[in-house]
Amino acid sequence: MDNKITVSANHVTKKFDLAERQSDKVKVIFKFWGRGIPNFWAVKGVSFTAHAGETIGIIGTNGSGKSTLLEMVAGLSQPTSGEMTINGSTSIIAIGAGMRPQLTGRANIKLKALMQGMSEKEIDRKMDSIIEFSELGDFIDQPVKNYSSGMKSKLGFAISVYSDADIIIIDEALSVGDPTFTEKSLERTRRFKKEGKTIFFVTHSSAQMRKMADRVIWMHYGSVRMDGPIDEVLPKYDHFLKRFNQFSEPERLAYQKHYKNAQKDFNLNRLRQLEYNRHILDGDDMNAVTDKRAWTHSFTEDDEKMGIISKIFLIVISILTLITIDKNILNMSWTGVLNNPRHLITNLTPSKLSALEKRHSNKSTNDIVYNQNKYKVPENTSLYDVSSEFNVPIDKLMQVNHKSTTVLNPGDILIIPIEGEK
Ligand SMILES: Nc1ncnc2c1ncn2[C@@H]1O[C@H](COP(=O)(O)OP(=O)(O)OP(=O)(O)O)[C@@H](O)[C@H]1O
Repeated sequence: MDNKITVSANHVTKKFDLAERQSDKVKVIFKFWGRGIPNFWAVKGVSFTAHAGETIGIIGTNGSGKSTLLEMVAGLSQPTSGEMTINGSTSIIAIGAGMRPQLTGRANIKLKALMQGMSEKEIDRKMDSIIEFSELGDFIDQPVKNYSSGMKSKLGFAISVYSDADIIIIDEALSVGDPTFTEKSLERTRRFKKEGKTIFFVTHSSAQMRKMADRVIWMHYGSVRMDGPIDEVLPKYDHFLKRFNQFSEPERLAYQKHYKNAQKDFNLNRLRQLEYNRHILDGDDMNAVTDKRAWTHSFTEDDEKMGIISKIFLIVISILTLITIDKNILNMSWTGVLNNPRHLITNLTPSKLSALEKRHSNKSTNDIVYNQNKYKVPENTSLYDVSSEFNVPIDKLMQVNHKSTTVLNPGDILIIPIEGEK
């Protein structure tokens, strides 16, 4: 192992928004309205460094954040806060990662190799060796959607073997193959290590972990519980698993609930305080932190680092885009938009859009003859809601009710034109 640092993670976090409804997802984009939507911190301030020639095993129970962390190492997703510095090219092997199910194995090899920066010529030169390594034979010309998970893993591994990346991430890809292929892949991985590549290795098999890793990071509900030599960490983890597996079902559920709730309640101020206390306990002089701005920045969400001017600019552009869509696609009037801005978002829910689209594509308003029905407007209902509910075009509703806006008052009586005989 040489001393070159290939990956450096500094207080890295990853937050997921648990928005369920489409309108909530849009709100999340605009922080001001999205505040009530629950968050889940899958990674809660992870720091480590990895060196060239090092094989690091990542262990932890299901949902502890291993894949989320490694996706950030691979550059497939960005941290919410903190810094992930990658020194070199990366290749991730996870079952089906980055593969297009509709394409054949051969086309996927080409696609992934191109994405990893190989030239067409290089791919043509390596294609036969990759196929041979994958052991997929004639299946290489079948769509990947027809592959078993073991076959997908073989294909992913074969592509990575020839990609020559500096940092290789193997996320449970060797748990599903047959033993001979697994042994061949482990052997190849050991060779990568000798060549000075950094390898991150996730497996639930302690035997594989012992064979491969020199160091282990134990992830526990989003945090690093231990990081050290395999002989120190693995026995502690095995002990934990033994205890955990002896829990009764209610005990296990209560344990998981406790930690999952902590992941929901987590926030960056708390992380900053924890890190501050840890430094003080370590005897560090925090007054000596010269770059206080950088320290604060590492506990600030990336999108909050954006200046206020940029934020206002982004919001104005987004609102103008929504207004343009509403005016042009949904034929809302300016007064309609200004009187009820809520519709900027709620009108764009898929059900409303598809109802409108269907109506636009099927018939022109003038082809239909209507009977009339009366309808008492409940609370929080707009003309758009009535339009969707009764499947009557907005402009027809406006026309028969002599309305110039989409805003309705609760208790109003509306005339609903119901499609009738011609
Ligand atoms: N897009 C997402 N939205 C919301 N929550 C997510 C999302 N992706 C992952 N999570 C949650 O983050 C947590 C960590 O997931 P992750 O897949 O990283 O765990 P893991 O340790 O790799 O688990 P496993 O061993 O089962 O593969 C889980 O609780 C998961 O439900």
